[in-house]
Amino acid sequence: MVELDWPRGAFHLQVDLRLPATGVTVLFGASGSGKTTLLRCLAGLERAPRGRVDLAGQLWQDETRRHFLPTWKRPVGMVFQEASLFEHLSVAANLRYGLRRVGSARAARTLAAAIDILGIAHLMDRMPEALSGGERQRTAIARALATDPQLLLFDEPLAALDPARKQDVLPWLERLRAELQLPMVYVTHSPEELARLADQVVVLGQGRVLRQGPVGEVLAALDLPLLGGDEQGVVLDAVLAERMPQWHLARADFAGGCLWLRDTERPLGSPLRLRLLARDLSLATQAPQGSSIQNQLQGRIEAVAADRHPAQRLVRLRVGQAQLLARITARAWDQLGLHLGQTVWVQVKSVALLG
Ligand SMILES: Nc1ncnc2c1ncn2[C@@H]1O[C@H](COP(=O)(O)OP(=O)(O)OP(=O)(O)O)[C@@H](O)[C@H]1O
Repeated sequence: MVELDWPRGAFHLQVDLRLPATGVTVLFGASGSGKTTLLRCLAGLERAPRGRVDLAGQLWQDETRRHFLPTWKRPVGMVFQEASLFEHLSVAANLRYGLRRVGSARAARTLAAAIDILGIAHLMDRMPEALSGGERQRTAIARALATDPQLLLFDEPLAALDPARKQDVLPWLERLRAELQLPMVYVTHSPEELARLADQVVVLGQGRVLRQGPVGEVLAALDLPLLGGDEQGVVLDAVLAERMPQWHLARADFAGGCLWLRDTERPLGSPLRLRLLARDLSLATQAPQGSSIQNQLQGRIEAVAADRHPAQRLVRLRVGQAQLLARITARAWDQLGLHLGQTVWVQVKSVALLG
């Protein structure tokens, strides 16, 4: 639980949040919206004059009782934009340094798992100057985990990397999310990192929480579009359920049905994250016949909104428990006589597998 009220000059941080105890919570918002300040308050690096922070019953801050646990006493790991490694120590020694701070057998196990998940075992003897930007960041994440934290905080960990290095590091972060049962709070303004890593999203604007919820729901909101233009769309968590080897296709089951996508040879049962862009979905009032599009779902029109261009509409559909977005022309909406509550066929032209 996080309640903070901090008028700080022209900026006023005012949040009241219940963060989930598992998964990745992405703090998203424009520059200056207060993401870093909130993260630093969680870490104990900043002290809001009115605030209460507790993690699963452990009270870290309660200003009504003048209680404030300093950073070094909070079981948090932090990863910043620049990996601040000790330059005179090898990777192994940097990691041992984190471990020495706590010295428990569990911390050693967490570190061993982190080295494996982050794929840095072969770098142990290297000095930081001999690491690429991505390798440095992976080492910094492992070092944060060596303190056996109960919460891992990331402040734009990929922002200082060039696009190619970012793509190198993202899969390791996805592995971390999938394999570590540790809550993480992740600050970014990158739509791609949001789509690939978030379980929950907290959208901040001018120090306040504008929206909070599961990533699928927040991305499907029409009144607060987070990803505009061609990036607008939703993500779905799915499971690889079947493959058709002769067609190199795999079936992903999600909470509203199934979608076929190109097979990437992952084992059956693997969790998948899919991205469906609004521009790749079209609607029909009858079951499409003779269409080359493989993925056709039935859904109900839940909401409609103006899009950036007056020729277009954004339509939100409910398919089982999932929500999808389709971008269609205003003319098509009119000609097909579409209306709220109507059941339609949704044709999905393309499904992207993230990660
Ligand atoms: N030490 C400080 N004293 C006073 N105001 C500050 C201080 N540090 C930050 N601020 C202000 O607090 C506001 C929120 O800053 P913060 O860095 O938390 O935003 P952010 O969402 O993380 O931005 P960005 O995405 O650009 O990093 C800004 O208006 C900033 O100018």
